[in-house]
Amino acid sequence: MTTLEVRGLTKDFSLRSGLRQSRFRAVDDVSFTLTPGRTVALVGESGSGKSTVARMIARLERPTAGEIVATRPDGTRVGDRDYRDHVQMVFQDPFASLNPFHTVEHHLARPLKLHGRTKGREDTRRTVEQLLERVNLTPAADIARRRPHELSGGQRQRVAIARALAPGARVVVADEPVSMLDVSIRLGVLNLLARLQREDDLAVLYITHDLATARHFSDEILVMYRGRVVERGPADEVILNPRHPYTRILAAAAPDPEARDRDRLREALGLEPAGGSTLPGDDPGCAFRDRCPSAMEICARRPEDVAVGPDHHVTCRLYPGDGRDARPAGDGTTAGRPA
Ligand SMILES: Nc1ncnc2c1ncn2[C@@H]1O[C@H](COP(=O)(O)OP(=O)(O)OP(=O)(O)O)[C@@H](O)[C@H]1O
Repeated sequence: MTTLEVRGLTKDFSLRSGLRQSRFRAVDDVSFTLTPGRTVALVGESGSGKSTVARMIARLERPTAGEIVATRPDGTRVGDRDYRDHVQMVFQDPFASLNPFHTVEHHLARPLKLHGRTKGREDTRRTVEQLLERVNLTPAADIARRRPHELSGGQRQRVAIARALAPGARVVVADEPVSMLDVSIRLGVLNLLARLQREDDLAVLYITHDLATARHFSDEILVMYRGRVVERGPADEVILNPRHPYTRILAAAAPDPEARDRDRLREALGLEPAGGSTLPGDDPGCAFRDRCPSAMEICARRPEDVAVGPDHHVTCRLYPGDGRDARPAGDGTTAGRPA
């Protein structure tokens, strides 16, 4: 079992426009812990920095600051070599993540051999079939011979999940794992991930736009806005009793995750997809204040993390830190609150 701790994770990107070069902060001081058997959901609209967090955990991007530490139950740190076995990704687009020229068997056999998990051809073949059976792809021998284009989208994503398990994953980062799949099969794939998580005691980071599945499939939810975590807490608490004005608007737009609702959300917020702040460090204030129905002068100063309930934290000046709201309810801050 592996615990993954993310501490103060920060990512700046360089942007070039003509001769001018600027930097902007896509992820700003994000911290959380993934523990075996639990799911943390990272939610937020497009551009809030969720995938950049995932890519840093998968070591596809190097953090500008902060660290990512994987630890075994005995407290020893997982070294670089083992990290790649322990921490596996499931991406949004299963077609892009599978090679069209290779069979399913090839996709699964490769990590097994690479990580020394099987001995000889027969052992590899049997283990590939067992992996396919675990993700409900049967008859396994038949599926193993197929190429990605001979499978449906849902089947391809199941292959991608089996491939994540092949090296002996302990931590799975699932970045929008069902958003490209037909609505009718999404729950099946998410239920599969949940079962595998229970069976293997996996630590899971589930990245999604969809608050309904975030609530159903995760223990804790972190809400990101412009690179920062603005609210975090037990899944039910965050969705049923959202405290940050941004989470309230998200929750109000939530019932279905389709594009129509994203448009509604954009309309509600009056915004384009969020990006990070263009001048990291130069704008210390709350990133949401330009769009916040409850913005106050003090929001120009960076808000602190405040506890608003057991394990429920919010980064907002409306909350003075002693559990009382700074303003009475009904002043507009509850506008987006679900009934
Ligand atoms: N390599 C890069 N170079 C420059 N900017 C980048 C790079 N990768 C991401 N960004 C920017 O960083 C911000 C965060 O992007 P990210 O993909 O992490 O957001 P997201 O919340 O995952 O969005 P989505 O749900 O659309 O994937 C965006 O403004 C994006 O344009």
